[in-house]
Amino acid sequence: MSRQRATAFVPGHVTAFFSAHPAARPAAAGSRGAGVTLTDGVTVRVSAGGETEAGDGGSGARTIDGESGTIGAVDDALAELGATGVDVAVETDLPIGAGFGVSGAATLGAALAANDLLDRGRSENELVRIAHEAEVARGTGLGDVVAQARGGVPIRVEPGAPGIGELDGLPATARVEYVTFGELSTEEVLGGDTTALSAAGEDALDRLRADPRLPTMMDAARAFAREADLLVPEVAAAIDAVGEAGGEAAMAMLGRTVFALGTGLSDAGYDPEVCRIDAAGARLTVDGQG
Ligand SMILES: Nc1ncnc2c1ncn2[C@@H]1O[C@H](COP(=O)(O)OP(=O)(O)OP(=O)(O)O)[C@@H](O)[C@H]1O
Ligand SMILES: CC(C)(CO)[C@@H](O)C(=O)[O-]
Repeated sequence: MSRQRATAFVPGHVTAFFSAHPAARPAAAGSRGAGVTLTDGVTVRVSAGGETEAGDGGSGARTIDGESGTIGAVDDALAELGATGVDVAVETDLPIGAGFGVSGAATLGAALAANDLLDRGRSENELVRIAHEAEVARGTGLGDVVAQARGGVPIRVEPGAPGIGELDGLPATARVEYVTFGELSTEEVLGGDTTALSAAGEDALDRLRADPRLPTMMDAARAFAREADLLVPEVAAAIDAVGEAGGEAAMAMLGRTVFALGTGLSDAGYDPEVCRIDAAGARLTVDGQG
């Protein structure tokens, strides 16, 4: 009897700053920028209901945290793998649409798990490309998937899927705290004029590459949020409060979310969620184990 279920864990990804690089081919489109991947992330369970030769014999059920619901890019990636019939359960403690790249994580997790369950024989780079293309085509992200595949503190040096884009990273680990005040539509921001935003993102990337350290990334992120005109009042107030308490905080792109290093938000009197920088990147897991 073949196995009935495969599970993947994909870290959340908070973008600190970015520039948008659209292209006709989704594999070539993406973003340049930097951010942190998180030990808080998305678990995706893919299962096939019965023992079918074709192997994708679930009922096509889609749930998010136990409720019926779907993420467009997940379905597109599964279609690319000939796996639309599988059941997909997405579980996360992260808020959706608040700058944690949940859609990218769910899509990459579904691709990894479906490939495993149905023995599709795709390589990691191929699965990352499939998830990246699906996410970009849906307009829900540009650089989250490649960053989440890598883990750590990814720097997107050149945009695009594996083989086209280029990644580097900050060799760093840290406790990360975050507070969310609500959603900010990625589709809306990416669908608007991104000229000023991208110019600010390029400046921030130049600064970080000249001094690849976490505090420089946080400072460049604060300048980016101001220059790109993305700051919202609650986020600006929290960033200031952390700074006054001697810490490092910035806004998560794209959400009404503040993330801080160490105990930055706690020290400033907030009651944050706490995790760490994820060391490993997207991976298949044995059920219940990270
Ligand atoms: N409860 C929900 N709230 C928000 N979006 C949802 C929900 N359920 C499903 N979705 C779908 O999930 C996707 C969320 O994509 P979006 O890019 O806004 O969020 P994200 O990936 O979590 O964060 P971000 O891009 O801000 O880092 C959309 O395609 C949306 O239709
Ligand atoms: C566009 C984006 C900020 C949305 O989360 C992210 O995908 C990124 O950094 O490319």
